[in-house]
Amino acid sequence: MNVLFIGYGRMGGALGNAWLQAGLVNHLSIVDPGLTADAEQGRYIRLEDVPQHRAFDLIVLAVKPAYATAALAGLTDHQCQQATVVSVAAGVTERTLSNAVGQRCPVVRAMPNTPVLVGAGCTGLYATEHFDASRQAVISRLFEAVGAAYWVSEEQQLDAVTAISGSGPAYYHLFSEALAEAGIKLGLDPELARSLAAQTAFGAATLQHQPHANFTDLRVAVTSPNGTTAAAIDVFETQGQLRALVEAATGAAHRRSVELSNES
Ligand SMILES: NC(=O)C1=CN([C@@H]2O[C@H](COP(=O)(O)OP(=O)(O)OC[C@H]3O[C@@H](n4cnc5c(N)ncnc54)[C@H](O)[C@@H]3O)[C@@H](O)[C@H]2O)C=CC1
Ligand SMILES: O=C(O)[C@@H]1CCC=N1
Repeated sequence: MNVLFIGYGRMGGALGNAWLQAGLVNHLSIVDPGLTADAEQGRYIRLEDVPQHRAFDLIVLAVKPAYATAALAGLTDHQCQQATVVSVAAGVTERTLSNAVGQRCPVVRAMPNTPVLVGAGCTGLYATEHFDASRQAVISRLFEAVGAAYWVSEEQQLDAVTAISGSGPAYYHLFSEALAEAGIKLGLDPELARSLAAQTAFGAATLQHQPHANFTDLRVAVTSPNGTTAAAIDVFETQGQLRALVEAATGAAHRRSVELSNES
């Protein structure tokens, strides 16, 4: 598969490197003004530098949302005639992106997350109902190579996917930061506190990932009546109103995603 990346930062780079390593992509071209030009390696600063008659099977748009439409504007007919465009830009709608490519090729929206870096990503995918089934299978295979992939039937659902799994790794990292800091305050060495937080997150996530895992049962299994966990959970639930806080935080992320869609 012949792939062009427009934007090769954290998300673009993670996807491109993973697909190359998995052998899913034979030839990668990259446009990114942040790179050093090396046309031999298929790396270009500007879209205008990419050979105009080269055809791509896949064009991945991985720039910040504000630059998304402008970044697609210079594609030639040859470059997009057989391509599927996959955009990971948060909140930039399928209609906006289709207009930006002059309706010359189909557009898929993807909302991955940073664990794609370690093959444990979670990606929400959306295409219109007219999208070709064989192309859909190809896109599924690409994102399943870097974790789990789920198609949503309504584009608006991607705003919720963004709020839960797109931004979600940052929530868990924030919790780990807080847990490690609390460990230090309780007298642990910083390195040990960090290791305890990371290994506990890994273990809890692995348990949650078991077939038929039930989050409530897993929590209850740790929580002895009147024990240490119960003391902590009481603070999270009663004093901290954790569930209301999570609802408010994800609501804010969701609203921001909707705002970006309206701005695009
Ligand atoms: N980082 C994350 O966790 C996630 C990010 N996304 C989306 O991925 C997109 C990229 O985000 P990151 O990779 O985190 O940002 P980033 O800043 O690491 O990468 C963006 C890249 O785009 C390049 N760029 C800027 N203008 C360009 C242009 N006109 N043509 C080509 N390249 C250009 C920049 O030099 C940079 O390397 C955003 O739209 C974001 O919404 C989606 C899901 C998760
Ligand atoms: O924060 C953001 O806007 C992007 C989208 C999801 C994760 N990072």
